[in-house]
Amino acid sequence: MSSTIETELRRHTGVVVEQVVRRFGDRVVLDHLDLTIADEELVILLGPSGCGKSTLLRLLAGLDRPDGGRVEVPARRAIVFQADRLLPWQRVLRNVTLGLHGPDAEQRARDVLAEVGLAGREKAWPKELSGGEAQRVSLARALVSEPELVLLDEPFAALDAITRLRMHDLVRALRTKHHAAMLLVTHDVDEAIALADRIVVMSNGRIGTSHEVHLCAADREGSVAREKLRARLLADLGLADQH
Ligand SMILES: Nc1ncnc2c1ncn2[C@@H]1O[C@H](COP(=O)(O)OP(=O)(O)OP(=O)(O)O)[C@@H](O)[C@H]1O
Repeated sequence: MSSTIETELRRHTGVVVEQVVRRFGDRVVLDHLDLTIADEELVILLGPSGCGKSTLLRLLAGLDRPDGGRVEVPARRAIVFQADRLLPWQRVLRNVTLGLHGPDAEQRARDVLAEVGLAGREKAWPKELSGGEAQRVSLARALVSEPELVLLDEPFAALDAITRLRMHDLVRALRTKHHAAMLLVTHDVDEAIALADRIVVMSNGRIGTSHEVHLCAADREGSVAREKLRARLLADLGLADQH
């Protein structure tokens, strides 16, 4: 097999969504939607409220089934929600080790908690954590099983702006370490530009447009290319006149 073909095959072993349909009653929420995500690619899903972003994520997580079409996902996957969903009666460490097996489970949980900046907080109760810390625990819980795909449904939407920026730095650092593909849903165009390899915009139940992001770290903060991309995304979202 030539290396080009091998590379192509590897690119498409991540996620394949083909002609997926999901209806609720008469309402067609996903209408023959296609999407592929390459291994280790970070794709941001943007779209107006109610367009079906969470519905798509739930299908990829295996929490729901399509009415038509095909969904192919890696076996090891994890999902992070907007609200942290930690078990309030379990300490931080136990929240991360839940569902893990093997003698090294606790050590792995400690290691991932250290990676998200929570070394020393293993014994804390969820109610003792700030919003940002609780989402760090959620990220640790998602990553501890070394998933090939991490699904994030508006994970930072409830956090203040500064904490959100810190979380972006954290996601960038975790990516280089964990090599998982990620699909992150957000309403926030700036969050999308800060993090994405590719930004896909949903409209009418499908992926309307797809933008590869080829900005270096400095250009993501402020550059002509960034502003052009931002304007295109706002136009895709039908928000061009408001900005
Ligand atoms: N289980 C369900 N039963 C009936 N309707 C549903 C169900 N789940 C989602 N819907 C409907 O499907 C549509 C898409 O919902 P979804 O939560 O996927 O949107 P979203 O893009 O994630 O929105 P938001 O950005 O506001 O979170 C909405 O109109 C919603 O009411």
